[in-house]
Amino acid sequence: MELGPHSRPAEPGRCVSGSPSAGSAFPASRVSAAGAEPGSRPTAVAAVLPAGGCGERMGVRTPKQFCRVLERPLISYTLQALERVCWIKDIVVAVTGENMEAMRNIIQRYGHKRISLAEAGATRHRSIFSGLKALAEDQPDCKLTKPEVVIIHDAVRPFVEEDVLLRVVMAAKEHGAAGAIRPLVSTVISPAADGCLDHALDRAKHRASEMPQAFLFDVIYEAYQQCSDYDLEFGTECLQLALKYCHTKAKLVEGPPELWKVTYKQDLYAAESLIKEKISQEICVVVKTKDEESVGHLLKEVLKNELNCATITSTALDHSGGDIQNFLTDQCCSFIWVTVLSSDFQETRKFLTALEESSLPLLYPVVVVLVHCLDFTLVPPAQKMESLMWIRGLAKEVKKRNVLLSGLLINYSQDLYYGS
Ligand SMILES: Nc1ccn([C@@H]2O[C@H](COP(=O)(O)OP(=O)(O)OP(=O)(O)O)[C@@H](O)[C@H]2O)c(=O)n1
Ligand SMILES: O=P(O)(O)OC[C@@H](O)[C@@H](O)[C@@H](O)CO
Repeated sequence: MELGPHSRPAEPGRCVSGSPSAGSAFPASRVSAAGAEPGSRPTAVAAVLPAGGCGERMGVRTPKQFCRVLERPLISYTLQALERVCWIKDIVVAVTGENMEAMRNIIQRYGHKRISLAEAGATRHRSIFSGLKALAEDQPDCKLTKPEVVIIHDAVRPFVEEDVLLRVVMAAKEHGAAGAIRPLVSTVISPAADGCLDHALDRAKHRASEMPQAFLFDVIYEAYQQCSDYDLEFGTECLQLALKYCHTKAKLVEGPPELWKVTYKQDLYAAESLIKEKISQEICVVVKTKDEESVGHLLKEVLKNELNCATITSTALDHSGGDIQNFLTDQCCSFIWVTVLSSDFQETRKFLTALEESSLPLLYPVVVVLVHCLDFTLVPPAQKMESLMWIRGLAKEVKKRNVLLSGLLINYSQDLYYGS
C-alpha cells in the first residue's frame, strides 16, 4: 500500500532542531497521586516513538507504520492517541532518512502537533537511542528540553489510552522504570539444540512485555549510553537495559488488550475493524429545524434501543454552519441527517460542507446517513427519482473528501407529521 496521493512538497514538521513545544507539563495533581508531594513541581513528560522499521513480517513494500487503515497511515492514529494526552509535551518520532519527507507530509496533512523527528537506526534500540538523544541536553544543537520522564511506545501500537500512559509514567516516577504487560496467550517453550522440546515455561508465572513503557529519562539514557553493541543490535527489551545497565527494576503495569503491536497483515485488518468500531460508537441525529426535532428524538430513542453499544445524541440546527461547527468533535464521526417533507437539499449540502471544513474527515471517514422523509401521496414519482439521483450524485462528490454519504427515502404522510 503506497502513501496516498495527498503527499505534497514537505512542509517540514518539527525536526530535532525545532523550537521547544508549548505542550503542558505533567500536572502536579496527577503526580501527587504517585506519591509526590501534592502541588509539587509538575513532571515534564515526553515520548519517543520508534518508527524506523521496514515491517518485514507484514510482507508489503510500504513499512507497516505508513500502511493505510481507512485511508490514513497507521502511525497517524498512534500520534493522535498520544496527542490526546495534554501532559505529554514533546513527541519524538524516529524515522529513516528516506521516510522523513513522508513523515513530514503526514504531520502536515493530519495536523499533528508537538512532533519532532529524529533519524532512526538500523535496529529498534538504535532508533530509540536516537530519539532519546533528541531529548538529551548534552547533544549539540538540541532544541528540546529534557523531560523528567520519557515514554517509549512503538509507532505501530495505535490503541493506547491516557489511563495506561498515566499509570506507567507514575510508576516510572516512583521506580525509575515501568512497562505495560499482558497475560501470555501461548505458552513459551524453550527448544533444545536438536529442535525438540527442552522445557516449557509455566505460563501463569510469565507475562508478555508490551508498550508503552516509561522511564526516568536519566535512567534510560544512561542505560543506552552504556549499552553494548550486541544489545543495541539484538536486544528487544528496554526494561532489560534499565535493569542490566542501571540496576533499575521496572514496575510492571497490567495493560488492556488493545496494546497489541501491529506486526502481521492480519493485525492491520484487526486494527481497521477496531477503528471502525470506535467510529461507530458515537452517532448524532441531526435535524434542520426545531419543529423536526420530534422526528429526530423519535429516531434517537429507536436507535438507543437497537444499538445499545453506541452513544446516540441528537441536535436541531436552526441556523447555518456555525452551529454545526460547535457540536462537531473528533469523537463523533457518524451522523444521521433527517429532512422531513422538504425537497430542498441546500441545507443538506450546507451540512456536508461544514463537515468537510471541520477537521473530522482528516482523521476519520465521516459517515452520514441522509434520511429523507417525503409524503409519497403528494410527491410525483419523478420527484422521488430526482431526489434519489441528487443524493447519489452528492455521495459521489463528497466521497472524494472522506465523507461517506448514504441516502434513505421514507414515505412519511403529512397528516402523521403535522398531527404529531
Ligand atoms: N530499526 C528499527 C526497527 C524497528 N523500529 C520500530 O520499532 C517498532 C516495533 O518494531 P517491529 O514491530 O519489529 O517493527 P519492524 O522492525 O518494522 O517489523 P519487522 O521485524 O517485521 O521488520 C516499530 O514501530 C518499528 O518501526 C525502529 O524504529 N527502528
Ligand atoms: O521485537 P519487536 O521489534 O517486534 O518488538 C519490539 C517490542 O515491542 C517488544 O520487544 C515488546 O516486547 C516490548 O519490549
